Amino acid sequence: MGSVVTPPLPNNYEKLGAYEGGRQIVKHKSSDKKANWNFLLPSSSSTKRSKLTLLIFCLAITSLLISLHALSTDSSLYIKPTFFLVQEDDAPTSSENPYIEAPHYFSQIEWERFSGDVSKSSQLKSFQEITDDNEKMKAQNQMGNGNELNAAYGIDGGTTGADVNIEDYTGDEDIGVLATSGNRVKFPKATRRLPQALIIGVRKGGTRALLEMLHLHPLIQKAAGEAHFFDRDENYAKGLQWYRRRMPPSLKGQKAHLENRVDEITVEKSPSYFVTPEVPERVRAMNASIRLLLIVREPVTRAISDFAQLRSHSLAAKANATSRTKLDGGAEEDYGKKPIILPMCGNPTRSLSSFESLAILPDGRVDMSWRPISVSLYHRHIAAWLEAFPRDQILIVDGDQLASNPAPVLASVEKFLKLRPALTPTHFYFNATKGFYCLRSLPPGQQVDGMAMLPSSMNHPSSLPEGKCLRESKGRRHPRVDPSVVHKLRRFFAEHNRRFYEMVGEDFGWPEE
Ligand SMILES: Nc1ncnc2c1ncn2[C@@H]1O[C@H](COP(=O)(O)OS(=O)(=O)O)[C@@H](OP(=O)(O)O)[C@H]1O
Repeated sequence: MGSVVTPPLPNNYEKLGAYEGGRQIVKHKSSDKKANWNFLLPSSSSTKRSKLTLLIFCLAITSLLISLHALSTDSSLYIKPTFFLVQEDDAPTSSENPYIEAPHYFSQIEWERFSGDVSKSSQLKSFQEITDDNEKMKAQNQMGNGNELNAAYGIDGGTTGADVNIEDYTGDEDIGVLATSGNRVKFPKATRRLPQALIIGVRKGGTRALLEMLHLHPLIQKAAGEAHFFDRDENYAKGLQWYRRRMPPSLKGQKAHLENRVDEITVEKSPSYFVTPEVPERVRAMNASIRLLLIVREPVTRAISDFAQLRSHSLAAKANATSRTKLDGGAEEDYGKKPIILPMCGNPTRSLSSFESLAILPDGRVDMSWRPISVSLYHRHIAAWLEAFPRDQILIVDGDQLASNPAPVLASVEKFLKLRPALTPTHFYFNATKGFYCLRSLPPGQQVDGMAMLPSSMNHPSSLPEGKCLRESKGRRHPRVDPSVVHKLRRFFAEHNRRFYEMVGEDFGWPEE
């Protein structure tokens, strides 16, 4: 093994700092331009040295040819950045991010975007808070100037690696591995932005599945939880700044693809937006060109699903009152902030436990005021949205199709959001125990425009990365409902559904019997 020889610096460069292993950071004297001065030359004999020089030259030519080939065949890979430096006032609090406390500038890590097999705790060890005051100042200045930030501040000095600008990165190595093996990985600035797309509902339509599946797209960022900004007056009164702070950091103008500059899209979902009359105008006031996603499901099944959730929450609330146990973790939302009790619609004699007795009034009519029924009257709710927004700004997603075959549905969502196609059938697999499709986050290097590039060793599904199913509250067991009541409801909804089809110009083919 030859030892490391660092040649003298050219006159127009000065040394900024040295790293072990022959890696130096230098600065051009007359500009702010910085560079690596990275020489690894064997010192034993000049013959060896010239052979090595020749080898390096050949390698350089080969890699140049490979890069040119990659460019010409458009096979560039890219990675969605998973680290963000966030400003102090945007830094995650410990409750928002259970892994880190962030009083200062921080390389925030979106753990779930890492490719699967590296444990969260081991990643945490590799990326630390910026503690050095000068480094903090540098980050602050860069941020103030709107420059790209170097998220590698938290990564302890590269000893063997190189500077990798993540925007131009075309390798297939996991970012975490890349960074921990001594490279300084640069990330562009990320900021919290108001959503450019909303999933407005419908409750129990498959809103969570839609958001999670969409989030597998490298350019989608999702808000955690449901913000309920537009439908709850107390939140709306807090203003857009409050709402923005609930959004994840996202990248704008990122060079996500070699030719295209594409912004990340932030998506928020709160299913009660669809049925709250004030919401369409409020959304329009924020952004009149926002993209809206409404996921609908066969209305009778949706009503039964709604009932199953209310009943589950009601039982959990009762158990909570007696044993102080926690509520069913699946509660994404109930109707407003009212206490969770099964709605009885003014008639205390009606049984709390049966869907049939709540959906059908004693005189045999369908109870249109019962929330599980009234929410399924889609034409009533869509009217206000169509008044506030042009039809082509609203994509109506078929929730039943999303459940039975997600990939084509997501392809239409990508098109609607003007995203290049990235989600493929390989991202989803049917889990027979769950009875639904679950999600597989492909390692970044295996994602390419329009297709999943899996090494041949990974072609068999069992060797694909492990996936993740939605939690238990998604895909609950429904109560058995008297078939005559189901038929009655289907006949009742037929006319309402037809009105909905007419208004949106699409026929969902829901059964009328
Ligand atoms: N892949 C996958 N996994 C699990 N569940 C799936 C999936 N795709 C669609 N669905 C359906 O989503 C229904 C829950 O809808 P929401 O997420 O909109 O519910 S909520 O309003 O946010 O509570 C949920 O309703 P229930 O089956 O009645 O529980 C599911 O039918």
